[in-house]
Amino acid sequence: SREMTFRWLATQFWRYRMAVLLLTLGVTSLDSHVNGYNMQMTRKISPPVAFLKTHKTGSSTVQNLLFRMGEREGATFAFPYYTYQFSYPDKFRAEFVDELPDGASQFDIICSHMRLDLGQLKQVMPPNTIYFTILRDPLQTFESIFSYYASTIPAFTLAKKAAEAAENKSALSLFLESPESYWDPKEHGNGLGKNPMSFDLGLNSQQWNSSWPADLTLLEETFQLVMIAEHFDESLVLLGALLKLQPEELAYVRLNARSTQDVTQLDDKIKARIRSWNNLDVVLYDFFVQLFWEKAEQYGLKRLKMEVARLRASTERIRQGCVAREGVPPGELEDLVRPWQTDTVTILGYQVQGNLTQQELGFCVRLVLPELQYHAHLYFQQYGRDMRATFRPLRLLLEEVKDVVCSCNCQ
Ligand SMILES: Nc1ncnc2c1ncn2[C@@H]1O[C@H](COP(=O)(O)OS(=O)(=O)O)[C@@H](OP(=O)(O)O)[C@H]1O
Repeated sequence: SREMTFRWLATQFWRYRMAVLLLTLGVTSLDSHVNGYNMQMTRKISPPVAFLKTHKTGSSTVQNLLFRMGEREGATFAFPYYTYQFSYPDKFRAEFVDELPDGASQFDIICSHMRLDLGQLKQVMPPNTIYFTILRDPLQTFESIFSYYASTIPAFTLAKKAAEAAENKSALSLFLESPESYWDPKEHGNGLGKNPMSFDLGLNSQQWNSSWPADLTLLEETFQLVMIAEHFDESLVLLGALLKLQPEELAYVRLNARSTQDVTQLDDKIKARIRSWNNLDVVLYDFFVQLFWEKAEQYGLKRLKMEVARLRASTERIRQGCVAREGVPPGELEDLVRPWQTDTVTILGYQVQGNLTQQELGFCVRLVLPELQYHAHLYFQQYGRDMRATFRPLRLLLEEVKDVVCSCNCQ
C-alpha cells in the first residue's frame, strides 16, 4: 500500500500537468489532423465494454486505446473507488467501483486492473457488454512479471535476496530451482507469483482442480475475444470488428516496454522450469490461442491479412506524425509522459513531435500517455475531483461519520 500511495501522489502531479496541457486546450473531442491525416471522428455510442486488464501482457497498450475511445465518445468509466486498480489482488467486488457520475445512466467502459469475479462484474456492467481480455506467452509474461515485481511480490523478493548472497546466479534462476521454497500460497501478495494470467482471470491459480474445465468454458462463453499479444495486430483487427472501430482509431504505440537490458534471455532449462511452474497458464494460453485462430478463420484469414496491412499502414503514418523518439529512458522524458518505474526495471517511453498544432498535440500526447497519468486525467474529468489515495482505515471512516452526525444533531 506504500507503493500505491506513492503512485497516487505521483498521479496528483500528473493531473495538474494534464489539466494545463490538455483540458485548457479544449481537445477533449479529438477532431484532429495528424500530419495531414484526417482524424475527423463522429460521435458514436459503442456497446459497453469490459476489458480484463491482465498483468504484463500488453494490456496497457489496449487500455490506452479504450481510454482514447471512451474520451472521444464521452463514455462513462467504471473507475476503482480507490486508486487506479480494483483493490488488487482481492477478487473484484461491485462495491469497489466508484459511484455513477451525475447524469449517467450506466457504465460504458471498465478497463482497470482487477482479479476477475464474473458474477460481481456483471452486476456493474449492462447486459449487452462486450467482454474481452489479452493473454501473452506464459514464458514472456512470467519473465516480465518477475523482473517488474522483484521487489513487490514477497516470493520474488526472497529469491532476490538469496541471489544477492549467491554468486553467479540470477534471482530468476534461483527462484525457479525451487520455487516452492520461496512461494507461500497463503501470502496475500504472492498471487501473481504463479500462473499470473489464471490468477487475474479469477481461476484457481495454485493448482488444477475439478472446477477448471467448467471455469474455462464459462470464460470461453463470456469473453467474445481473447487477444493474443504475439498476434497483437491480428487481435486488434478482430477487436476493431467487434467494437466497430476504424483502422485509424486502432492506432497505438507499444506502452510499458522494458529496456532490453532488463529482459533476461531464457535458455531451454529456464524455459522448461517457467512452463512447469506456470503449467495452468500454459493450458490457459494454449486453449485461447486455438480459439483465437478459430475466430480468425470465421472472420476470414485472407480478409484478416488485408486488414492487418491496412492497420499497420495507418498506424505507421500516425506514429510518424506523433512520435519524435521512441524507447526513451525515463530521465529524458517530461513528467507528463514518463511511465511508472519500479526499482528493478527501466520502463521506456516516447517523446512527441515538437512541431504540432495544439489539436495534434492533444491527440499525440494521449497516444503515448502512460496508464497512471491517463487514468488520473479521466477520473478528474469524470468526477471533477482527484482519485482517492488508498483504503481509509475503518477508524477514520467512523470518525468522519461521527463528525457528520454530530454536526447535524449534537448541539
Ligand atoms: N503491442 C504489444 N505487443 C506485444 N507486447 C506488448 C505490446 N505492448 C506492450 N507489450 C509488452 O507488454 C508488457 C507490458 O504489459 P502491461 O502493459 O500489461 O503491464 S502492466 O501489468 O499493466 O504493468 C511489456 O513487456 P516487457 O517489455 O517484456 O516487460 C511490453 O513490452
